[in-house]
Amino acid sequence: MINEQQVREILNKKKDPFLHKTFEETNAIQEVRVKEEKGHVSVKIALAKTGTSEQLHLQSMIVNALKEAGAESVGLRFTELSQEELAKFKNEDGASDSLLSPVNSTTFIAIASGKGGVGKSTVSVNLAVSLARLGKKVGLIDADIYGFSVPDMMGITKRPVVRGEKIIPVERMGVKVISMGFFVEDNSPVIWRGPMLGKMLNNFFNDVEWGGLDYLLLDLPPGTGDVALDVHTMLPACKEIIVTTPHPTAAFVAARAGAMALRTEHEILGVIENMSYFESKLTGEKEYVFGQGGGEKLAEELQTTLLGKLPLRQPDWNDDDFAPSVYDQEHHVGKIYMELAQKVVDSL
Ligand SMILES: Nc1ncnc2c1ncn2[C@@H]1O[C@H](COP(=O)(O)OP(=O)(O)OP(=O)(O)O)[C@@H](O)[C@H]1O
Repeated sequence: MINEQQVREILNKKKDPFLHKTFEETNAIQEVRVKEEKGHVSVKIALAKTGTSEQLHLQSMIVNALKEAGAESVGLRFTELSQEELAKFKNEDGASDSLLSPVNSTTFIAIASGKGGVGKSTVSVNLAVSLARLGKKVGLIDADIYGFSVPDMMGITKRPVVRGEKIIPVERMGVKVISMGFFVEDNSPVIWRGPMLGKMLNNFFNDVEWGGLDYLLLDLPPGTGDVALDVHTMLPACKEIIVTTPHPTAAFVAARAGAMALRTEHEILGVIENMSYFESKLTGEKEYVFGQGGGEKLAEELQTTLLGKLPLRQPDWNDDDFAPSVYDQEHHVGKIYMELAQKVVDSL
């Protein structure tokens, strides 16, 4: 049977999803009671915010961890840290106005993939635009720092302006966008290396005037490299969507990105299968060009849902308002994106 000290050791390592600090640092554990004869553990924990989906997620993680360590049953109560306690942390990291501030209610969604070229950026852009079409306040960070493509995909020609100490993101199709592409001239290669990438990301969170956002989407670089890890560290409460094609190799590699999300306790909202099939405009017949089943298999493996399947089809291009990768709301694929966006909203 588990004892009080073991309970505290387990809890101390867990993190407040909004303060990004351990319970030990935030002094979150307000009460621990262990009834050894019944194997019952009851704890009271103070968080920066309660009543959130992050709290629910944390709740099941704590219950599982305590049961694994020997508790028969677990009673969990949550309360909120006082304003004075919260103020301490805000002052400490100077991030009170930033997206990383504990009082911020933005939902972060990272779009990840294992392999490059599966359509992760296309999905990020269209999901962001579709959420905006649903009336949500949406931001998009093109965190694919070396392989940025969002500005071109959305046909963005403007550049952000600096007001005081803040960068004002470019707004396009109802989405506030920031990309490394805005800060390099003439498509020249990016000079930031290793640890600078994390710094750059941090600037995107702290120095950009996002205003109130409902959702901030992050188009991650493919694979499980530095930036993906930085996002995991900076945004422990981040949700993830994994993009794959139906091809077994793509799905197999995507599983690694998913496994990383699970290990860092990011909640996976689901899998999107892109380039699922080609549908003939003449006969309506579907051809499964890259095979079948990759999305289902990946979702099963990651114990999540397959949010949807997108066919192979380019958007209709409009020369007057050129955004080569954005589907119109009435386009066949645009409608699928609207359904996906609604599913994302509902799942949160
Ligand atoms: N459903 C689709 N139908 C047709 N073309 C698509 C589809 N999805 C993506 N594409 C095209 O595939 C190419 C790769 O897409 P995209 O850049 O979104 O992939 P990515 O996974 O973000 O790539 P990278 O990892 O290299 O950044 C682009 O030219 C894009 O227009």
